[in-house]
Amino acid sequence: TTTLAFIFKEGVMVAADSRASMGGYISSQSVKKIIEINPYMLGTMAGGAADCQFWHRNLGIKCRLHELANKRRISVAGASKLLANILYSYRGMGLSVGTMIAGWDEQGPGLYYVDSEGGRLKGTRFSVGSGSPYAYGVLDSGYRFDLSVEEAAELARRAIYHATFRDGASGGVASVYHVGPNGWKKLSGDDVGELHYKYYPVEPTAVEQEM
Ligand SMILES: CC1=C(C(=O)N[C@H](C)C(=O)N[C@@H](Cc2c[nH]c3ccccc23)C(=O)N[C@@H](CC2CCCCC2)C(=O)[C@H](C)CO)Cc2ccccc21
Repeated sequence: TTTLAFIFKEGVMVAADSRASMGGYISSQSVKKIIEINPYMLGTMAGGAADCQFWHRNLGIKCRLHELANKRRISVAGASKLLANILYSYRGMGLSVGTMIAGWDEQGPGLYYVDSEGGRLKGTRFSVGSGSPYAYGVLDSGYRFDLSVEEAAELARRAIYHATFRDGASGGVASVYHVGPNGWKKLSGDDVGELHYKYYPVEPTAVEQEM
């Protein structure tokens, strides 16, 4: 898996691949790794599929209950704290969850990394999953705070693409979401095979050049 998210001038950009694996077997090329917690908050999933899916659903329920009890949406800090605390309470029992909570609240754009070791980090740029070293290479070299939405989306797309090119556990479709003051919006979903030919256009052969 390769997931990434970064804060920039226009909000938060969030992206992920869609491959699931069981050892060397590719069990799916079309799983959702970006979860819509509410219209202003997204969660990303890496690690054990069942653990990620169960605990993100649990988080969504807790966030909705918080809204009903407090008549206001939960903050990104609050949602990430709920998840970090419940994961910490299962520490050492074998959970495997590496996730980011990205959203927009009264503080503006927010981004937290949370994992099943109980870690919780506020930050402006993260990549999580087996393909993250490759994604960081592209992300760190291209990141600027004042990117436009289009430039930021293209940077996220390229980072996911290059990770799927090198990481056997990443692949399928590169999905890109943008979280702004009015909530999240899915910007694109491209098969990484098609992105390959976008980034490496096939040179016409000598014969074709003749034609
Ligand atoms: C095919 C499939 C699933 C599947 O392949 N499950 C296996 C057992 C699984 O958990 N795979 C993990 C890798 C893994 C296997 N055993 C583990 C034990 C501990 C930790 C990780 C693992 C995976 O693909 N993880 C993805 C993220 C997942 C994908 C599915 C949606 C939720 C996020 C990744 O992190 C990358 C592929 C790198 O592992 C789960 C699922 C849910 C809904 C629809 C399809 C599937």
